[in-house]
Amino acid sequence: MFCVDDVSEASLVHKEDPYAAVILKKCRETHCHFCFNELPADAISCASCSIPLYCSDWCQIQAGAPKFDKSSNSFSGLEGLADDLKNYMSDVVLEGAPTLDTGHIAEHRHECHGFHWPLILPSEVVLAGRILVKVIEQNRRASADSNLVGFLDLSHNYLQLPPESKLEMHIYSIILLHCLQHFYRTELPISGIMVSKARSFIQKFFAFKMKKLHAEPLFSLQPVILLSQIQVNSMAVVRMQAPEVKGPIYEPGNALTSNLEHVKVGQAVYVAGSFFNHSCEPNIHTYFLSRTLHVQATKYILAGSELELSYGPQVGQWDCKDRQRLLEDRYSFTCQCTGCSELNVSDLVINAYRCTKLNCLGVILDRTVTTCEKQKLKLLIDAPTVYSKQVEKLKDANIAEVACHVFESDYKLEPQHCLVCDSYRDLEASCAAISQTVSCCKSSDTYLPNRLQDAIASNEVPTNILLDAVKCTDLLRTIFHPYNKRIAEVEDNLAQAFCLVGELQAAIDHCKASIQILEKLYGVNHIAIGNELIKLASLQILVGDSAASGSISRITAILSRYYGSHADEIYPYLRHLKGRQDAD
Ligand SMILES: C[S@@+](CC[C@H](N)C(=O)[O-])C[C@H]1O[C@@H](n2cnc3c(N)ncnc32)[C@H](O)[C@@H]1O
Repeated sequence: MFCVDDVSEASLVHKEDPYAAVILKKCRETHCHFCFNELPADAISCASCSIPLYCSDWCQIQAGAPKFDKSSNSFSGLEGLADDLKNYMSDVVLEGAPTLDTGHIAEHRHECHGFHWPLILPSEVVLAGRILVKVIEQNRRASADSNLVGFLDLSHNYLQLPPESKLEMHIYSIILLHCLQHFYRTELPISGIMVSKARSFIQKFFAFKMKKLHAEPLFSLQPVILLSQIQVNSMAVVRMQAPEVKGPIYEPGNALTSNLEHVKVGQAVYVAGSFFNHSCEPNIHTYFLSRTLHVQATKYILAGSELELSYGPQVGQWDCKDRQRLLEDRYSFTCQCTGCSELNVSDLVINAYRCTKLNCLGVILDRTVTTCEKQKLKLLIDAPTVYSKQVEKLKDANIAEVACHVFESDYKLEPQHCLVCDSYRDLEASCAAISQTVSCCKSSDTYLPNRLQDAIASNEVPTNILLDAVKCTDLLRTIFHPYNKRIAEVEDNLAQAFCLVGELQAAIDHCKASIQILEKLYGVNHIAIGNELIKLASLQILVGDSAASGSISRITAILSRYYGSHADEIYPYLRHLKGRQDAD
């Protein structure tokens, strides 16, 4: 996906409803099966089979579980709605109605009166069923002279999949076809040939003990390809889960210091959304309102540039090798984004060790990180013009501060040696010291960071655990590089712990220490920084620190870059913070 014109930062570049979507198993009792919003106390179920739950009549009807009385040709329970909406619903529900060509095909109808599909089958299989049904229904309604709708033209990773996954997909395809027989026997016949091919695939699978099936040709079973298309292209529909704000945030006990979490509620396929490639340094960001995908530019993007979102991992979150492993395992591709092919400060420092020389900020890397970063250097050296541009960029980015050797003429990048002054660090001894440090404790055998987290979760932090954690952090600082992510994590935990014991100034200091590291890893305007600033602003409000106002302004700017005008809706905290800022 490339942009035709320049795109300004914080603008909405794409909005789309799913081609098909399904609620996740764990949310079946708590979220609407159509829009994925939380269910109200008076949730309604399908009037026919009582299985799916909906938040409103509208969602019930959209999903294909209408309260519709054919004898009277009318809806019941929709008295409050405008006539045009009722008419629209009739059109959607009545077979052959003209508005059906809007693309809306009820997704529950073929599942109704059967088993509880989203409970029993994996989400991808339910999605595959809904997509197959949609294509079939669209073709049933297409007039004789119009073109029939084809299956989705999306990329897939079937050939790269391990034999175990292929086998699973074949088995699920057969199950799915059987499940759909009741409604679509003609369009989805299960022929003898198909079954015998499936059987032979399974026999070969066991005969070769899973070794030789990589080259196995595909047999013509559309659902198998569809399942691998879903694996590569479907998106998790997520909701921000923020701990409840119990009272005024400027009262002790209501500080917003816990982490915000993204909770997956559904899985969906967006046809246009599927054409965005991944980057570990994305320039667009996705969020969901109900089940509608929103794509927002987080940077100024020049005409002709690619719009890239993150499929999960990002620079600042994990180092390059961990990001690449996840993308390879989950999506079967080797990432070629700028984050994975060009040197960046974050990947050098995120897991780095401290130089043994006093006041040297140089990084010391282990062998695995060194290998990955050398790969990037090789790519650059093979392209000299790119390399010289990169060197300039790296100097601008102050990479010299932590690793000036990487762009010296001999491209020196040695594990266990400082990339600024070449001092040596014995990493085996360092790792042993870290293990000893984090497990050291007088009263318990439990790993110290886990004990601190457990204490925070139970809202009670004993003094001995807090003191141990402070000592542990000081020791870690002597071993890890000052920008290492683990330091940021322990500082963040300490901020939460000090807040719980009422030592708010100490909490602020640790919160700031964590943010300073995260800014090095993600960049100052990343959403991860916005989330941390919420904690800081909340603490600053509690102690009456006037710096809170500046923090809230930064939060507002970052959140509007990522969520535009929907920031207030997605972040309920923001209203409380802005309200407090206005009051000051
Ligand atoms: C959701 S699709 C994206 C659209 C796809 N490029 C297309 O033309 O249909 C995901 C697939 O695109 C490719 N892809 C996306 N991002 C990539 C990246 N950063 N590096 C390499 N391949 C990528 C991979 O083949 C991946 O399986």
